[in-house]
Amino acid sequence: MSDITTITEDDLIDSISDALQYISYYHPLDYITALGEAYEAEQGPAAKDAIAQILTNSRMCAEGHRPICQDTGIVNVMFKWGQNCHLDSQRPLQDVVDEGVRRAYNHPENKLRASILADPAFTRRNTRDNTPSVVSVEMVPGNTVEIDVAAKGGGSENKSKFKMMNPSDNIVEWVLEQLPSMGAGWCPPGMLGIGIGGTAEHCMKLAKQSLMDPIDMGQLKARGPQSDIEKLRIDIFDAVNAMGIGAQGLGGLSTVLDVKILDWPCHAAGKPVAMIPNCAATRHAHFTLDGSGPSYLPAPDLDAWPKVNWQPDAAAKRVDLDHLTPEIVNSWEDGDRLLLSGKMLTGRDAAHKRIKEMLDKGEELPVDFRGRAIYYVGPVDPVMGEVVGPAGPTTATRMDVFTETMLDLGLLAMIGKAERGHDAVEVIARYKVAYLMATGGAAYLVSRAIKESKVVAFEDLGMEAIYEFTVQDMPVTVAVDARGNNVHTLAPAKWRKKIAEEGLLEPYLA
Ligand SMILES: O=C(O)C[C@H](O)C(=O)O
Repeated sequence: MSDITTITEDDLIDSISDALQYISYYHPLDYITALGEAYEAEQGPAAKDAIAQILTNSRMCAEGHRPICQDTGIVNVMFKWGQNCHLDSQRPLQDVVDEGVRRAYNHPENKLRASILADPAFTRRNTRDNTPSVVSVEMVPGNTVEIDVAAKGGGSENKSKFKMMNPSDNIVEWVLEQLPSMGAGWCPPGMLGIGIGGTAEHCMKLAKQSLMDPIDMGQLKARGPQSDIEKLRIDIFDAVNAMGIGAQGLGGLSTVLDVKILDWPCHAAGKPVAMIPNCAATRHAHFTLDGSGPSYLPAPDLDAWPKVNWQPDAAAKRVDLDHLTPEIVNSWEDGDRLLLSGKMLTGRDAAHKRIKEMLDKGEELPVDFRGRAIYYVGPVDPVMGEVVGPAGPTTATRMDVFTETMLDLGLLAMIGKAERGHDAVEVIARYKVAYLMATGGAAYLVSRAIKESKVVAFEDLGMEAIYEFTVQDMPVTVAVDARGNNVHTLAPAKWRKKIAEEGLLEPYLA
């Protein structure tokens, strides 16, 4: 039995906890390099500004050891467990992994956001420590345990797709059909992970697993495809970028930085295909345990970060939220850059649901929304003297069903990320209010604009409580103006046409 490797419980817990802390503030270098190249190549001004914010935020997080995004994800741990390895523990593997998650998310110097809700169909109670994680194990020959740890953001996971295709169906066509319905809530530019084959559940796993591979589309294009799968990756990559969606859906050249594919044999009757996007926060790490102790990932060289230092647009309009009027809101035009100062309320999914339920029961609301702006956000808790932790926007589209109810309460502006649905845009125009967009994936940068923060209602909802933030020069873009002009439909259409007519992607993709 001398060739059995013993993995101690402590080694596994420490390694998982270390990896989760690490990926909360260090982007993978392959992503940062690819995003830096996308920044250089980008011609869409709004998309370029968004990429600059993401890159600047990334460096700030790497230096400050605070999360890249307020959504610090749901933890996925994927084991390739060597068959000669023994876990020295009396607890189930799930419990051991979850102990690592608990420690990482409650780290006193870099507390991460607890986003996991138990009883998802009914009471949706926050478990407060981000457990449980999603664990998968594959037994393989060998004396080591290979571990992929990922913390997957909710916005990108929400846009996952699956189809049991007929054997003759075209995969590229299916991907292109899905992209418009995915909008910008998955925070492009990111990656698409695609699984082909297996069974329904295995196909989804392949898609998720494929996202663990480093970005290498540049190298692949340079050497040319050597298999059908590599050719398919390139075909999908080119076709998706030609859609002009761009960073944050603002119209531009970079929607995806890579497309990954894993396949598995499948039944003759079908062709399962799954697609899972990875957002701009793209948190994942890989390490190996060989019984010699825990794995601690080495800090990356910060000189590898592109030298991009985002600054607010000098032409941005300054807005005093404490004296906001319908006339001021009406004067904004789609695409305007604003710097917001003054007091704003926050609220996201759970708060909106509760407000609606209270109104339906005729109960008095704890907050007066008249003349106010609401920011769709669930911030990270502050540490070490911070006012608030990273606090970037959540996907506004999920709040569409509550928009008319909220506007009836007298709101003048909403701030979030990604597009609003057709009906919500119609309501925004009817009430002559505005939807403003902050950059998803720039949460630490955005939080620097927040000077005071206090919970004003629904404290039991944790990060989903209603806060009042006092902000100074918070950067946003007018995404839907009071006339219903919508950046998220106008800009990608314009860039799709430009890309096709002017061959804009050819030099970049060659
Ligand atoms: O939960 C969040 O804060 C954001 C979410 O990941 C989203 O992208 O909508």
